[in-house]
Amino acid sequence: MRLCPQELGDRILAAKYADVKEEKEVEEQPVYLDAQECAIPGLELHQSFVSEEVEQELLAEVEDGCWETLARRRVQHFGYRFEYWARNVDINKPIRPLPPTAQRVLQRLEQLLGVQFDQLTVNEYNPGVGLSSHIDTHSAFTGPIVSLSLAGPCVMELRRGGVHRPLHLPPRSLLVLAGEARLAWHHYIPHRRADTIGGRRVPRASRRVSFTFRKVRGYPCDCSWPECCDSQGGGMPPTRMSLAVQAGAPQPSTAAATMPAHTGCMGVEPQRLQQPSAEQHGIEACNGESASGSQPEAEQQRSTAGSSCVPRAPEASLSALELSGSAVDQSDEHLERMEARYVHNVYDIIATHFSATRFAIWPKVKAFLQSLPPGAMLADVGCGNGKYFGVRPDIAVLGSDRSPNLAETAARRLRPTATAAVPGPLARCDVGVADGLHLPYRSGALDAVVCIAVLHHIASAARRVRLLAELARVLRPGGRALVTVWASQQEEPAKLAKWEPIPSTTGDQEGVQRGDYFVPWHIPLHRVEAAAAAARTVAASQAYSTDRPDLSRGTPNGAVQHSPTESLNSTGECKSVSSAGADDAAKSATQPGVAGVLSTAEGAFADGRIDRAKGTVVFKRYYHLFDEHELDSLVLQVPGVCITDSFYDKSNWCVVYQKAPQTL
Ligand SMILES: O=C(O)CCC(=O)C(=O)O
Ligand SMILES: [Fe+2]
Ligand SMILES: [Zn+2]
Repeated sequence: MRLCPQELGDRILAAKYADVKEEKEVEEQPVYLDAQECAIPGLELHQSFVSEEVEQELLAEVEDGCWETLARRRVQHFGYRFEYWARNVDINKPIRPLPPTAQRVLQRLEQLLGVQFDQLTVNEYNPGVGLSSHIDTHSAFTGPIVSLSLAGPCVMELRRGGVHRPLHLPPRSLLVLAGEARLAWHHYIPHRRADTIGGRRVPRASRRVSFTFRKVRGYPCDCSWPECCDSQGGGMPPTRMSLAVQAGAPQPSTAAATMPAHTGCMGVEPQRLQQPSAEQHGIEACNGESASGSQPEAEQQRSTAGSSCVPRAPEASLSALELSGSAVDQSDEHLERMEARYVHNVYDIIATHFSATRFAIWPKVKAFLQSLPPGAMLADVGCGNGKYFGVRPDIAVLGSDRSPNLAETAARRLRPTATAAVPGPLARCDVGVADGLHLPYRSGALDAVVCIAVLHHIASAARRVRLLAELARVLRPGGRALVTVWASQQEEPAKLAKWEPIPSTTGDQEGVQRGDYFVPWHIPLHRVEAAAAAARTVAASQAYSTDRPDLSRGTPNGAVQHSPTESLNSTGECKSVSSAGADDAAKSATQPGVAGVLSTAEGAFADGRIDRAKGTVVFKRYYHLFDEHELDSLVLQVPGVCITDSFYDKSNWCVVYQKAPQTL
């Protein structure tokens, strides 16, 4: 189904009205003052958990920290960063430790709950600002989640299957969500300026600051609520839920949020795609999602008042940015992490299996290669397994890939084998590991570049333009580049329906899908590297097994002992998993409750999910699907090039552009 921007907007509006109605109904619910009255297993409220003195210390400790500004509220993370677009943390990337007073609170929490929390999110809500209804991603955190309310009060609703239980959270109280309350009930803070408590209208006079303590998990969840559990195929898609939205205009419905966006608006001026620099905003480096571009003026000032760190794109350009692609108002560091986790890491793990499925020589690429003169110098950027290296034995090819394991699969083609000990036609090839945004080649050195199915893994429009510009940099004047990307117009729409849309997390477009997807890659469990990957996934639990008796109980017989970093060697093959060991590992991966085999969580890769129905380990890959003209519009933003061909072929948009011949 192809929708024009107007139709898309109408659907979102319709969804918003539905939500407003729902909010009014909800407002009439009586507010509970006592958690026990809510009668939700696992829900506790501890009044006056900290003294006023500690409250002030905690607030002072974070006041001048580096806040990130979300759509309507500010946040800070400690221990591990919570990535809103993924609704998850990266357990391999610990960040700054918790501040000292918060560390003291940790000790009290350990006494109370027997849990060593290691992640803290500080949320600041101004009056009128709330929190979208959500369940914290199961695979992200283990055990209970606790939230300490400071400064102002709020009402938090616990919601499950149409049942709403609003609970008053006074300042200095500690909310504990454990068991069913944590795993099966949504929590939600209505976007209101006043709450009706005990029949009395109580204005939210001041901001509320919450300290939410969680313990990161790093292995799949196997709880009893599969419908709410992302590890078991349930739960909400990433980014759907947690960001605050405008008061009275909550986020669009799932239907709207998962609709493909065909904006048809690609005439974005080049300078608009530049990230506003920190200097322009007078701020220190700070990753943040830009505030909504469409908040009423007064609202905006309120929601960002006192903010020490407010990255914001200029209003006019924000909408252009939003329309131009995805995630463009997020800093590069954030985008790089996303690419690292959902592209580079995944391809490193799936390299051998992926490579085995990539052999078809695509006629359009072949035709481009055949158009090159003998002796031409070609860069194959994102060469994967190097399947195009042999097409023209009479040209020189510089292959590169960002994934070392994929680059290794290409390098293997170049090594003399037992049957062909003499270097053959591929002797003119060279392979290395390189980032397409920083190619290790001299400017103007090459006659041609191919960049096949790579650009759609780059996580923002601005970065995509940078990649295209980098390809142009290495071309000689008159040299040509062929770039292909996946199209949102897939020839098999059924495929697209199986991919997981990633809605926007920013601004007034929040929840709207703009061509970003997680596309699964399944590795059959019987494959050696699947076993290794599964072992890594499951076995990350080992290091966290103190609160997972069910996982640590069943030590697998004859399990392979190796560290996660050893589980895949640089060739993408399983180094320390012998085939017998691999069987064990595969078996352990398919047996719920059986521990994996690693001794440390270092390097553990938690993103692989076991799909028992398919008998696979499934990994998510980030893709941006391109609309018609979108690729061309990006190329047009690269100075000094012109488009010589542009076409659609087999679910891909393709462009050939040429570096302007030298003028004297
Ligand atoms: O502000 C709170 O108390 C809850 C915050 C929360 O639920 C979250 O960050 O996931
Ligand atoms: Fe939450
Ligand atoms: Zn779960």
